[in-house]
Amino acid sequence: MKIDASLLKSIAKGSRLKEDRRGFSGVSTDTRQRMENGLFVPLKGERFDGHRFIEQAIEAGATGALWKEQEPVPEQLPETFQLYYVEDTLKALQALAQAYREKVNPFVIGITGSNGKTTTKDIVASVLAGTAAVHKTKGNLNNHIGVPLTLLAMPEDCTYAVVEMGMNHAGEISTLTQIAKPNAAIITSIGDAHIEHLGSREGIAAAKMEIADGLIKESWLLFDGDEPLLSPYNEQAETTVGFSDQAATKISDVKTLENGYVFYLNGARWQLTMLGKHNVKNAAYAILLAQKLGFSNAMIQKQLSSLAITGMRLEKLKGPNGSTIINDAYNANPTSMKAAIETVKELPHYKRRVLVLGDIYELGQDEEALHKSVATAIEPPITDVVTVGKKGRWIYEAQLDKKDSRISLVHADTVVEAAEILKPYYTKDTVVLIKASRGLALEEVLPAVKGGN
Ligand SMILES: CC(=O)N[C@H]1[C@@H](OP(=O)(O)OP(=O)(O)OC[C@H]2O[C@@H](n3ccc(=O)[nH]c3=O)[C@H](O)[C@@H]2O)O[C@H](CO)[C@@H](O)[C@@H]1O[C@H](C)C(=O)N[C@@H](C)C(=O)N[C@H](CCC(=O)N[C@@H](CCC[C@@H](N)C(=O)O)C(=O)O)C(=O)O
Ligand SMILES: Nc1ncnc2c1ncn2[C@@H]1O[C@H](COP(=O)(O)OP(=O)(O)OP(=O)(O)O)[C@@H](O)[C@H]1O
Ligand SMILES: C[C@@H](N)C(=O)N[C@H](C)C(=O)O
Repeated sequence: MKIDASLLKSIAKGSRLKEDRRGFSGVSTDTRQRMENGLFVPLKGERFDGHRFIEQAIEAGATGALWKEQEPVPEQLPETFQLYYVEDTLKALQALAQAYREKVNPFVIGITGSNGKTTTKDIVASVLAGTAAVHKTKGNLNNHIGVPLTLLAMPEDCTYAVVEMGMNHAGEISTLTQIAKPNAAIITSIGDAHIEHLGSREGIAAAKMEIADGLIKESWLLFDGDEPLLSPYNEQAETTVGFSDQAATKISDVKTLENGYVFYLNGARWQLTMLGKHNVKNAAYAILLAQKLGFSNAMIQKQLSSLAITGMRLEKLKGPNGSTIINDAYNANPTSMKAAIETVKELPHYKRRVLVLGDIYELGQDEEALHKSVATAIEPPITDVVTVGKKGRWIYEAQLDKKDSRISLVHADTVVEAAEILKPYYTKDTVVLIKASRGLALEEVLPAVKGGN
C-alpha cells in the first residue's frame, strides 16, 4: 500500500480510529476527481474550503482524510472512515510528501528557472526513461501543492523522479526543494517571468538559486552558463551549460534543420527534433545529467528522438487551408515571447509569418516598457502582427512607432475579436504563432486544429 498508516502517524497529531493499520492507494485534494481508497486532503483555497466536501470525497472513493484539528468532525461519517488530525492540512500534505520521498528514495531531479521548466522536465524524463522507471511532474503542477502531489503520486518502485518547481515569490523554491530533497538540480534560465513579485532579475536569480537549499549531499547543480546573474554561484555548480565562451560546458556548431537542430556537446554530435534554439540548451541539461548517471550517448540520442513534450510549448499544429500553427500559448514573458519570435523568423520556407501576441502578466511597474521591448524582435521575415488584449496593445503601439510598412499590424481588444480577424490569415505556406500569458487563454483564438505536421 503506497501511503501506509505508519507514514501518516508520523505527521498526524492523532486519529479518529485508534487501531487502524490500513493504508491508502493515493492522495487527492480534489473531490471532483475519483480517488479509490484515497486519502483526501482538504485545502482552503480562494473559493472553497475542502473541509466542506467530505461527503463528496467519500462518494469519490476516499477512505480517509487529513483533518484540521479545529474543524468540527462531521457526524455521519462511515464507521471505518479514518481521520488524521493535523494543525494545518497544507503543511501536513507537504510533510507527508517529504516522508514518502524518503521512503521511496528515488534519484530526484529538481528543475526550476524562468523559462523552460516544463520542457526541460519532459526532455529529462524522456531521456531517463530509456532504462528505468521515471516519474515526472504532470503538466505544470509545480507549486506548494503541486510538488507534494507529484511526490505522493510516485510509484513505490520509482527510480527517477523529475520534479518541476515553480515560484513567483522569494522563499517558495526553498520550501519546495526542502520537501523534494533533490539529488540533482537544474536552473534552466533567468528571465523576467513574475518579476512583479521579485523586484529585479537579480531577485529572480537569487530565488531560483534557493533550489540549492534542499540539495542532498553528493548532489549536482547544473545551470545556464550564458546568464551573468548566475555566474556568482558558479562554484556551487557541477557545471554550467551554454552557447557562450563563459559556459564551462559549451554547446557548439548549432545548425538549424527543418524541424529541429544538430549541435555538438561534450565532444559528441546530437540531433534534436524540437523548435526553438533555447530547447537545444534545455536538451543539453538532459544530456549532461544522463551522461553523469552513466547513460551511453547512443541511448541518450535514441531517447532524444522520441520526446514527449507537454502541449502549448511551441507546439506545431496543422491549420486551415494548408497553414501551420505554432501554439506557444501556455504562458509568456518578454524573454520567452522574443525567443518564440526568433524561432518563427528562422523557420525555412514560409511565405507568410504571422505573430499573434497577447497580454503578459505579473511584470510589475515596468510592464508597459517590457511589453514594448517585444517589438525589438519584430522584424522581417515576419509579415504580419496581430496583438491581443489590454496589455498586448503596448506591443502594437511600439510596433506602430517603428513605421515598418513591410509588416502589417492590427490590434484586437479580445481573443474573440482576434479569432475573427485571423480567419483570412490561414493560407498555404503561412505560419501563425500564438503566444500570451496563461491568464489570457490565447489558445481560444484557434480554429479547430489537428496535431503536428
Ligand atoms: C488549492 C487548489 O488546488 N485549487 C485548485 C482548484 O481551485 P478551485 O478554484 O476549484 O477552488 P479552491 O482553490 O478555492 O479550492 C480549495 C480546495 O477545495 C477543493 N475542492 C473544491 C471544490 C470541490 O468541489 N471539491 C474540492 O475538493 C479544491 O480542489 C482545492 O483543493 O481547482 C482548480 C481547477 O482544477 C485548480 O486549478 C486549482 O489549483 C490551484 C491553482 C493550484 O495551485 N494547483 C496546484 C496543484 C498547481 O501546481 N497548479 C499549477 C499552476 C502552478 C503555478 O501557477 N505555477 C507558477 C508559479 C506560481 C507558484 C505559486 N506562488 C503559486 O501561486 O502557485 C508558474 O509560473 O509555473 C497548474 O494548475 O498548472
Ligand atoms: N531557455 C529558454 N529561454 C527562453 N524561452 C524559453 C526557454 N526554454 C523554454 N522557453 C519558452 O518558454 C515558454 C514556456 O516553456 P515551459 O512551459 O517549458 O517553461 P516553464 O518554465 O515551465 O513556464 P511556466 O513557469 O510558465 O510554467 C515556451 O514558449 C518555451 O518555448
Ligand atoms: C499560470 C501561472 N504559472 C502564471 O504564470 N500565471 C501568469 C501570470 C498568467 O496568469 O498568465
